[in-house]
Amino acid sequence: MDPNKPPVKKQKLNELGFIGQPATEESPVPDTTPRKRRSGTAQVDYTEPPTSPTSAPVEKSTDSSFEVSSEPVKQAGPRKSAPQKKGPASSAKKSASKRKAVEAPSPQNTTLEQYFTKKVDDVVVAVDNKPMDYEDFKEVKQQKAIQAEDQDEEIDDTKLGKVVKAYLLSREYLSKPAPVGQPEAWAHVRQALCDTYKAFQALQGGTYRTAGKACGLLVNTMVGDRDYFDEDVIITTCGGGRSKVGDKMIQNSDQKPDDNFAKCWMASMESNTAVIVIAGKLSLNSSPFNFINNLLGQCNKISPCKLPYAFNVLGWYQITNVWTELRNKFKTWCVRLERVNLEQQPWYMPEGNDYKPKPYTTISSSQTCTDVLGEKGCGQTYEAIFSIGWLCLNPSCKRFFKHPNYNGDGTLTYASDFLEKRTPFTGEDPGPVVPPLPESEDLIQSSSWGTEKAYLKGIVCPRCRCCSRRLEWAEWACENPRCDFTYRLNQPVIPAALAISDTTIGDPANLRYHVDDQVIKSKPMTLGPNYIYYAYELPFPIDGGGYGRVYHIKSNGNINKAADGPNQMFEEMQSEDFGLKRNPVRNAGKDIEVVTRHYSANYGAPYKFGVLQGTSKPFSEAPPTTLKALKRVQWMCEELFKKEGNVEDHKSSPSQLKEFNEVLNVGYFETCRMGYHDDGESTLGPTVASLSFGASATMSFRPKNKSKIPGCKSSGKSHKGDILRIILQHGDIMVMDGSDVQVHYEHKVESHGRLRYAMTCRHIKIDTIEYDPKVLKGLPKKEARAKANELRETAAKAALMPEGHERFDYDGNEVVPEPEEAQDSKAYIKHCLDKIKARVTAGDISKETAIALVNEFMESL
Ligand SMILES: O=C(O)CCC(=O)C(=O)O
Repeated sequence: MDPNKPPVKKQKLNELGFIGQPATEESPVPDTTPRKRRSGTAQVDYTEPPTSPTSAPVEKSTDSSFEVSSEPVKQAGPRKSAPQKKGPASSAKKSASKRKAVEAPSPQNTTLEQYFTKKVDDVVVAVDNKPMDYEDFKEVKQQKAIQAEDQDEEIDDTKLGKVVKAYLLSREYLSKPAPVGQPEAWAHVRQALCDTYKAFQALQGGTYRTAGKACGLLVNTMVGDRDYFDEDVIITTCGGGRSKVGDKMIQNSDQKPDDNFAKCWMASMESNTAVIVIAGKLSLNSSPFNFINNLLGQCNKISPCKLPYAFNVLGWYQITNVWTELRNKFKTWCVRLERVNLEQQPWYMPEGNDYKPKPYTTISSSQTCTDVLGEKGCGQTYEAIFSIGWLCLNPSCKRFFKHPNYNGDGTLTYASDFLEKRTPFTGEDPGPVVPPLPESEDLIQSSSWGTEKAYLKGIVCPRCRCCSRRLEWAEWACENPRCDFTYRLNQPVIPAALAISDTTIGDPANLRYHVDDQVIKSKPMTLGPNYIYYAYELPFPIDGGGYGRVYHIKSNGNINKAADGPNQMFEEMQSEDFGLKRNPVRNAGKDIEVVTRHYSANYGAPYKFGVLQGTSKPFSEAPPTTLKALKRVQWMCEELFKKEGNVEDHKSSPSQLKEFNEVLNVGYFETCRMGYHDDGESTLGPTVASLSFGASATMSFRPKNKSKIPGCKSSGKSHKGDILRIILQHGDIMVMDGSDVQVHYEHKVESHGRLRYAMTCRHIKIDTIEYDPKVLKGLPKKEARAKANELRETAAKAALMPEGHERFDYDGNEVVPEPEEAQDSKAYIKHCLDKIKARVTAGDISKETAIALVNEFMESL
């Protein structure tokens, strides 16, 4: 826990008291305390709360297009302001990569070519590290480009040549005027945008559609030749039918009349549904190749002004037209959008222009397709949308897109009437462009815990307007590297009994207890005075062999209730600061970065050193529950292996159960999960064991595709089905024993309630830990070896138990009166059966499914 930070006061709630509990003096106070500003970033004063309307000009740097702008943005209209609390800075820390600036190489003693090549290499490294300063890079690029132009050099297709070409191509974009204002919301990372905007949750593609309607549009860097974008109107394609050809997205197949994208746009138009529109520009955070390719692409050159960020929210638009035209000779669905609020000047109005709302117009240019020169017309009526004159837009009509002055080649422009028409918006008010921050009061009013799916959403930072994901368990932290805003809700401590009974059985299709015929399940066996367990022996390939087991050690009310037991630990850990975080799972540090759907924090010896570099903490900094869990799991596995022997022994290996020296704490909000993975890193011992808290979860095991497990065929294209699914309940321990389990199987965990934790213990073979090769790149061998030794020494120290750890020792001897336990289990069984019954009554599942569920549930007890 951060000693500088007072623990966030949490209200202890009893089961009934929680519901509708009124706010007390201690209750909801969001922490809007700015984090300490770091040196080396632009000195912008974030302490002034935003006050004036959105479009007011803000001071800009000379070339904002290449910078991560940090100006505080003025707000659109009055917003419900969250109560402010002055206090010490939050414990939330930005990742080291956020603080890294790019060191410029000196041009002295190098040729321009060498200097520039080095610069490109730096870009490659720097882009991965989220660079902040591109001034030098721009300068050199410019010099090189001028040189290339002056000497009429042929620009080759090397990396250097590409960058130069990119620069030349992007000059058109760079010469655009700056916008008069700043977006009300923006993002560096696409996932942050998707997490924040319900109406735009598409991690890929330009159109987001749900429930048969288009809800959001990203006008990205790859724009079509006939796309249009001014301060009120956007025209683009509906999506689909395009592929990347060279640097451009080109329509290269006919879209069908009943194209799904077009249907969604049509449905939104017919229902007057407003859509959120975002404009993307090339991103400095993208991979080096994307960076260059984006430059080589069109840099959103149709935008009326330079766009300040990778993703810029433009606001709400209505759909006025959906039609088919010929693009690149292919039938292409297109859409015209118009800003909903035409009264307000848009922030992306080019600087120096006066915004005057255009008058609403009625269309008089429509014509009906009639027979012409013996060619049969379709009788449909369409607006005249091209300057060339009226064209039939019915793709199945013989006269489709035919005009005496147009042969399908050459440019075709939209008619000025079509571009300038303005339409009153008659749909439902889509609400503010910036979704309001959730507030602690809302938690009380809705009896929420703050761990519901809704709280996994991102927020728009009220200081700098950066869309920020809920990356940290305890709070939101602005993802703008130059902003220190954090926001925390006053969440209640949820008693274990409530979290357990909150458990939902889940989707019967994939969350059921299941044991394949090839898995050998033991009868229930006892462990210590209080536990029972089951052993599941997994099948392995006949030729390669292998041996491994999964043990499920079941807790019960007696164990859970005992002093220092799972109930107490569960409640304690809600107030402990574990530093749980969602870490990148794909494209770390890039604008297409995606983070895990669960939160984790590592203690003891560092695990997954390459991935979670620098994020692991020593046991001396671990919260008490982590150490309690470690002792409990260690005791459990020792007892288990006394009875069973561990599987490496079965293979007559001399290895014994190794002391666990690492704990991965994992937190699950509602709908959180850990996808299929193995724990098969070479630095790991053969036994992995986890302790569960709170809501129940299904843990599923499936053979890896490459593994020839007898009786297991690939289901579908790429994956085999689950061979074993166990339901982990509060206090249960799961043990995977044998390295072959990790070689041939992968596992996943899906939580079924609003709040769950797991603590997974492993043995890290410290003498095998290596640095990520990237870190040691370029170092002389001796230095690299010294660094690796240093790393292992640090790891060994991190794995040392802190002084006084003995107080957390566990011996499995809890004593609690019998009748209570019986009552507890009865209540739990009744609760689960009631849930199944409720699902039948609600028509969610059939009676047959319910019977199957009940049988499986009873078997899982
Ligand atoms: O959440 C759990 O129960 C286990 C998590 C897990 O699979 C892991 O840490 O590898």
